[in-house]
Amino acid sequence: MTNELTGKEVRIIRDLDYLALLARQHPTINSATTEIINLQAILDLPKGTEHFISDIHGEFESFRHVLKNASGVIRNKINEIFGNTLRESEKRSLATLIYYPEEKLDMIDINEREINDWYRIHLFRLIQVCKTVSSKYTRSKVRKAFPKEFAYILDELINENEDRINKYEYYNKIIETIIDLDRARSFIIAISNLIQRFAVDRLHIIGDIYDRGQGPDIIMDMLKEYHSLDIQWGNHDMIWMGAAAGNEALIANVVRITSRYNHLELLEDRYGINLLPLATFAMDTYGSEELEKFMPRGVEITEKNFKEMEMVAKIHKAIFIIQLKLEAEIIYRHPEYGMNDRMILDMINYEAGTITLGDKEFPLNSKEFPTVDPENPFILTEGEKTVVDRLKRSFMNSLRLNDHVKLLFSKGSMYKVFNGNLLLHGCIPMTEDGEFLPITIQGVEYAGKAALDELDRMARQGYFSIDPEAKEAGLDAMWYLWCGPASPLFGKKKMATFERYFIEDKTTHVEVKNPYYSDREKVECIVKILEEFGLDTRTSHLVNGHVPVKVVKGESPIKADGKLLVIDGGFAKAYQKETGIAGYTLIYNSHGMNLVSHEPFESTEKAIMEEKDIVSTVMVLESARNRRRVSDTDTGEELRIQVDDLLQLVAAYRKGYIKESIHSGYKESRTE
Ligand SMILES: O=P(O)(O)OC[C@H]1O[C@](O)(COP(=O)(O)O)[C@@H](O)[C@@H]1O
Ligand SMILES: [Mn+2]
Repeated sequence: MTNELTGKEVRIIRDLDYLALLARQHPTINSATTEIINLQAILDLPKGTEHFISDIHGEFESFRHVLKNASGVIRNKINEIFGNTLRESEKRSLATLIYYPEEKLDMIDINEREINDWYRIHLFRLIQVCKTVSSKYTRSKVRKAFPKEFAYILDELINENEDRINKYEYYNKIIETIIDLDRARSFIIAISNLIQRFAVDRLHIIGDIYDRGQGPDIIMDMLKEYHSLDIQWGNHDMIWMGAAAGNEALIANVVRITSRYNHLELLEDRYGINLLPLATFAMDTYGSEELEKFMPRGVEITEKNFKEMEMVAKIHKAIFIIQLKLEAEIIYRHPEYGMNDRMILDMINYEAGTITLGDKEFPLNSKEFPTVDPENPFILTEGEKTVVDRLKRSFMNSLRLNDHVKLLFSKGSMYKVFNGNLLLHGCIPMTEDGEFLPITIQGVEYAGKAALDELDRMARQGYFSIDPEAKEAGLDAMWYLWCGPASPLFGKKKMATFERYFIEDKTTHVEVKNPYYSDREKVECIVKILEEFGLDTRTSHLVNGHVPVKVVKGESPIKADGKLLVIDGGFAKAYQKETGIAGYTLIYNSHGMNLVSHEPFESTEKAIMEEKDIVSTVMVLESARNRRRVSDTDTGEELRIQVDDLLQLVAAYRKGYIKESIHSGYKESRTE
């Protein structure tokens, strides 16, 4: 590294304003050079671990477990550290203690004399694990993660100098004091949480946090607290975002799906959405006949719950008809969506009880459409209008929902390029000929990356704009993202919701996938996409969620010669029959990429009692010959630019372009 940048003097002069700003942070040569040394040291650290999770679909307990065990990262560390020195059962027990410290400590039932021994042994083990998982980070970053009450002790125990002669006694002394002061329990909880935090440096959620399972809101609360996160929107997230933004058709979709899975308490109690107007309307309007298809999924109907389930079914049916009417309005407004064949309500022959799809006629399993006027099938009745108005007000005003949606906007996007990989929930829509499928947005055609960028912007406009026209355009785009044929989040020709409820002929239920889903098996297709996003096609990967991998049928999550990884193995219980497992996750650490498959998660209680880890198989995708360093990552790129700037600053000081300013109280280094 040289400070004699003679050849760069011209550049120094040009950048002088910028360097003067930088000089405020580093007012002396010493300060700037110290920072350069610090940054160089960070560049040499091993790259942090990335954790990829997709299609969580409200399954908050499985998600929490996967987050806690970091898809096996913690268990691997325990194996690495303790090898043969601990029994298998002891390692399992230590792992469970780290995942669920409070619950596990509650279960420890031994007499008091022994409990201190137990604490001592486990404190030692936990400190060892914490030291290892934190060794990838700078001391400063590690320190910042310490909980205040134990910051000093943790610093001593974790960053403690290896050469200390009587290290062992010193350690012991601290641990004894913790135990004597009756702080062992709190300390164990704190250090376990710290280990979880250090095990993963960055979490990627590849979409579909919402729908089907009971606790998407609980997942959002967990994500809100997470230290480093990005989200790629899924189609099921988009409907909640659009609903909170005030898109009536998406509000109807949210309520429909939530009633279909019998989770109305999520809307009523946890998001504070008033369903009373809808419930009253549904009870007054729909009879008890022909409700079968609208009975909630996954609920066993008993004598005791029958009345309640019947009410949910009526709500479900009422909101679905409202949905069809509201969707027709959007389709009508946007001929460019090419979705006229989804204007369902005027394709029905109400007297005959049939529907014409394409050139074929199909009988409907119900003729009961009490709110549809066959002459004007898309007009909402007064009753329906009131329901929609009340729901809309509730959705737009729900503080908790909007809090969660804002997180989806701030941490989320249509796609993300991160450390050389492209993360995307659904697909890049393609034509039959393997070209990027164009989509028209406000009169302009976009394809490939440009389409995703524009749709991303439109969704934000739908939520944030205060200009009515711009807002409506954005809201409509959000609806398109949910179910439009060229939507990268959906990727299917049509959403056959009506067909599944009203037509028995199963051939009509098929949702034909975009050609992307067959093309993506081929290397050329993925290479074309990676190139479109400016990525190195030799080393980059595309990571998808959205479509469950049918492992039972022999399908592999690794496609296109390993360039594409599909990590939706189906957290959703309703889909586990099809997939045969409970989800794939991906771990990308300094040694390479690992695809991890999970067994179905039964309950947190079982995970603790039986010390069960649901991580089963780890497929090693790539093992880096040379360990990947921070210098190989996006952060590395940024740090190198900073180093370059600082080198110029030092040169500017040395050439006399900028004066050192020495005043009391400035910080020598600002390295994180
Ligand atoms: O099984 P459910 O919950 O009724 O949902 C079926 C619908 O969900 C979708 O599969 C979309 O959900 P995914 O994004 O999870 O695939 C639609 O294509 C389909 O119509
Ligand atoms: Mn999806």
